[in-house]
Amino acid sequence: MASSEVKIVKAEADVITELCSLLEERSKAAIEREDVFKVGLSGGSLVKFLSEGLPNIETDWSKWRLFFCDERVVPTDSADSTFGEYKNKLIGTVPITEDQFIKIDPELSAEAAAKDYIQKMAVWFPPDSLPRFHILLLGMGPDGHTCSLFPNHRILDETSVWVSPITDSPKPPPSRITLTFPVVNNAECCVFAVTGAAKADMVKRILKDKEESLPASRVRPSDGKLIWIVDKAAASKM
Ligand SMILES: O=C1O[C@H](COP(=O)(O)O)[C@@H](O)[C@H](O)[C@H]1O
Repeated sequence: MASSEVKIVKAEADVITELCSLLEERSKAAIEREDVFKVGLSGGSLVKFLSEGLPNIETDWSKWRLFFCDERVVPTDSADSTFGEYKNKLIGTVPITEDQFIKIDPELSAEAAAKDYIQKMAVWFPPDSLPRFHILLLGMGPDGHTCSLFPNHRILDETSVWVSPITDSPKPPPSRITLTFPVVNNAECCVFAVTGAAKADMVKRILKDKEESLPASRVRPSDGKLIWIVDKAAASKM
């Protein structure tokens, strides 16, 4: 792994500020270099963090392309749809349009949606190599899952595909697609944004006790940067 950093800040608002200033910095660098900024989004608390923080940054929004680290295979108008949440909460607060999101087809089965998403991703990355995102924005559940990579699930060891279906997610809804570890760990930067006392045990197990088998511990970019931004409540058992 190239380098890693843990930032412990006071409160959720500071996590949002840190996360969004990192996005400002990384988007400028990527756009200058490649004229595009390829971001992987997560759902859950990340939707709130980004919807609150991104309106405060300066960037060339037209160059952003927004992919999904994972997505629930449900209709877009369902409260469980991660894209649906970004559509309701982010579009309109910053000048990005729906066609800048690379979305799953929720009409398909999880298996077909994963295959279809691989094809949609492939358009944006050079051929014959693993996709290399500029940044992946990651959340972590209290059980240590990230993306839709859950503890002890067989897809943790999936290396043959960029995107895997999962139809037995222990967290509802059961039907999802997720990036697999080879793609996650090929990113230029992976950043976790984690808040709240409910995650304190897991933050300790990963960052202090250095338990290696948990999904979030297995995020180790091979040639990139790993950043954890954690508020005091989540870091309270460190
Ligand atoms: O189900 C999911 O959970 C994780 C963690 O969510 P959080 O609300 O605890 O931050 C999220 O990162 C993932 O994208 C989502 O599908």
